[in-house]
Amino acid sequence: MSTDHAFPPGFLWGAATSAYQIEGDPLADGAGPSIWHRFSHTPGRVAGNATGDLACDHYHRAQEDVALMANLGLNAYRFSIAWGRVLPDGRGRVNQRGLDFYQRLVDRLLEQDIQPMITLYHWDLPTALHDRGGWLNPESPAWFADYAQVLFRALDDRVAAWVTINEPWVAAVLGHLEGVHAPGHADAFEAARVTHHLLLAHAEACAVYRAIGAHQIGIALNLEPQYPASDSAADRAAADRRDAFINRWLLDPLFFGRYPEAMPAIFGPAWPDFPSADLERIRRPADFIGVNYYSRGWVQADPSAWPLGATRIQRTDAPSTAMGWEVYPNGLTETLLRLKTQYGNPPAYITENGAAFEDPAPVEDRVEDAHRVAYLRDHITAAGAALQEGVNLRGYFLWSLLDNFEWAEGYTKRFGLYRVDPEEQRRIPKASADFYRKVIASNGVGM
Ligand SMILES: CO[C@H](O)c1c[n+]2c([nH]1)[C@H](O)[C@@H](O)[C@H](O)[C@H]2CO
Repeated sequence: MSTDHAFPPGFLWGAATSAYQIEGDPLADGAGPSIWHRFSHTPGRVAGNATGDLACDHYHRAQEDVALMANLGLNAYRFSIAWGRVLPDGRGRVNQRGLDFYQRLVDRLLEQDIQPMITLYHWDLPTALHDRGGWLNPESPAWFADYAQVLFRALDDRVAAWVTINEPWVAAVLGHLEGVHAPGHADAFEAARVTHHLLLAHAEACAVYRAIGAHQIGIALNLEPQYPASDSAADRAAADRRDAFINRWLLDPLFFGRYPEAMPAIFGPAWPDFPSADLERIRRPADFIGVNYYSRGWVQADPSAWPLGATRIQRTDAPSTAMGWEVYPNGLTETLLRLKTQYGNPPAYITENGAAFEDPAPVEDRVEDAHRVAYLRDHITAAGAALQEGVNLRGYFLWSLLDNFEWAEGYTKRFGLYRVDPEEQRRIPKASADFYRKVIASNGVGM
């Protein structure tokens, strides 16, 4: 097998970001606050009590950042829209100045032949809707569909692909079960219903798009292959449960119109009896699947670990990133192949892949991030290997363009191709930016 993974002509080479993580100035020009604005301003919730008030100041530096993207040679850029900038109350009144920011951004990208891929929801629900029950409210799918329609009508003439929701699993589990993300709830009876409403919201937005849209729409899932820490029956069963909990909980309803049988056992009484009509509506309304891949799970049975009776353990004999995630490129190939062999080989994009490392300090305005270069080389090679096995892969979006607000970790974890320190707001290139520029120019990873 050739080691120089040339990718097909027209393959998308992008970078990915999200609104709350890079824009800053979240209440500018009439915008309404989000649950992440409220959460990050709650002392003790985010490392260093950091907030997205400044972040990468992208709201005021978008033109400079689009120039960086053009200099990299990106042919695509994935970003999210802050719901509260467009609909400050979450519903009804459109804030034209907020919408204008995104109109200008899209036009600037197109001027540089960079295709926009827009994520409608990357976790920043308007507080006005959260205060009406948020994603627990059965009306939330309709709220989302109305918001999506405003954006489709305003931008679909210039947008190649839409992602409805980024990682419903993270929004539901970290935000409503573990309480470590906004809105900070830790309630076993919330996660299953929030996930269900997020999937219904995805389906309702797709239905609206079918009526008025002209391009592609999909969803982005965090997919993490699970491996047993030993060959014991207990560890193998634990890995299967964690696979259902992280991967199949979302994949199966989207592709098969049913939740995995393991879910009621995992959640017990916290698992509602969802109407089959809902599941039919959720099934197969999208044009592509977005894969956010970072690492794999190395799983050990642990009866004390609710709700799975399984824990992801840190391997001491394998390299890991600053997030404590094992570096395992083969997991990307295996995840993509699974979509081919088990889910009908749908059109797919790698909508996120990247790594945080303890980058060295800049020297003469450059950061030598050799670890990140190696991570990206190995994972882009792994993506190429999946393509050679016939996976229907259409593009790769690197997480992330800029060091940014890493949710509960604040600014302590750096994923960017460009170093950004909020107090300075310079974009300092890293060696990984030069590496990615070469990958794009050669449409593949030369060994
Ligand atoms: C297990 O990682 C998840 O798939 C994941 C990792 N990440 C994400 N999801 C989010 O989509 C981004 O907003 C994060 O900044 C990024 C880096 O942490």
